[in-house]
Amino acid sequence: MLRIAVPNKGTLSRPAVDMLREAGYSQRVDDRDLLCRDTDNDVEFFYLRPRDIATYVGSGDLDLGITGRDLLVDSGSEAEEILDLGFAPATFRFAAPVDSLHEVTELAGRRIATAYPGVVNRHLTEMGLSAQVVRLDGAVENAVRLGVADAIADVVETGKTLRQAGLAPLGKPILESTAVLVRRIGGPGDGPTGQLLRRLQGVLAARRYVMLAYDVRVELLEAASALTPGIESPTVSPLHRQGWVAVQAMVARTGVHRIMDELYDLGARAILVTDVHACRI
Ligand SMILES: Nc1ncnc2c1ncn2[C@@H]1O[C@H](COP(=O)(O)OP(=O)(O)OP(=O)(O)O)[C@@H](O)[C@H]1O
Ligand SMILES: O=P(O)(O)OC[C@H]1O[C@H](OP(=O)(O)OP(=O)(O)O)[C@H](O)[C@@H]1O
Ligand SMILES: [Mg+2]
Repeated sequence: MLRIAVPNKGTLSRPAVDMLREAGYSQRVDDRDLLCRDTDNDVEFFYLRPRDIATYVGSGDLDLGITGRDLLVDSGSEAEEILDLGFAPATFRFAAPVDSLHEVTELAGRRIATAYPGVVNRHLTEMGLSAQVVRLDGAVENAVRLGVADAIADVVETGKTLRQAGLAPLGKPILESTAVLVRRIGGPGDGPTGQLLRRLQGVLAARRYVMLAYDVRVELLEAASALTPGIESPTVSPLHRQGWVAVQAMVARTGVHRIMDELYDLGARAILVTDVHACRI
């Protein structure tokens, strides 16, 4: 039975559970449940603190896990990312009081507060900078005004928390994070893991694409296909009406209205868009 770690709370929890449900797995119904066995799919889900997930997977005690890329890096465990799940996007970056520090190199010898010491120490080493990392649990934006640190390194989503604390980003982002699926380094990618991967990839594709269908005159088929090449190739079926064909192709959800306008201008008619609920590409 495949054993999978799922965030039990925080930013990653709800979208991770939603994605697993969309992929056809049973999920816990009560937030207090820390285990859910899906016997139909031969999978067990363990609900864990997102910060601990890479540790369980890296040690081989669990087969796979959903966590944040920044949390994976911070853990320093023997786990690797095998699929970008796209949700919970954020950057991880240094910040300092507005008009205090202007270059990342000015962090040398300073105190940097963070809840992600693994990410920060690794980055400082890569840059050849030596600074004192002050490890805090959260609300690190307060550390500077309370005198505990000169700068911080933290997750930035909208940037509102930084601004409200009188801080400004310093230098380029240290990393771009999203939710990721992880396995033990070099672990299997086929068998039950492969099946779970294909299901999650199916959810990502179903969210990203819509199915576009339209009718077009045969002599315009090449021009219309160029607008809707599909993933492999568009499906073309004869229509009862002479000289016309029906075309079906997957297209990216973003930009579908522009393509519909262009198809209409070309002469296509009966242009329909439908959602994809599940797929294996
Ligand atoms: N606005 C955000 N705040 C915090 N984490 C975020 C945000 N947006 C995305 N994330 C990502 O969520 C993960 C952190 O989740 P985690 O549950 O540890 O913290 P949290 O959502 O802030 O919850 P808590 O602070 O209650 O522990 C990281 O991968 C982080 O990049
Ligand atoms: O850029 P923003 O949209 O403002 O979001 C980023 C903020 O959100 C998180 O804090 P959270 O509310 O989780 O509190 P915490 O620091 O106690 O974890 C994170 O640690 C930042 O402080
Ligand atoms: Mg938080």
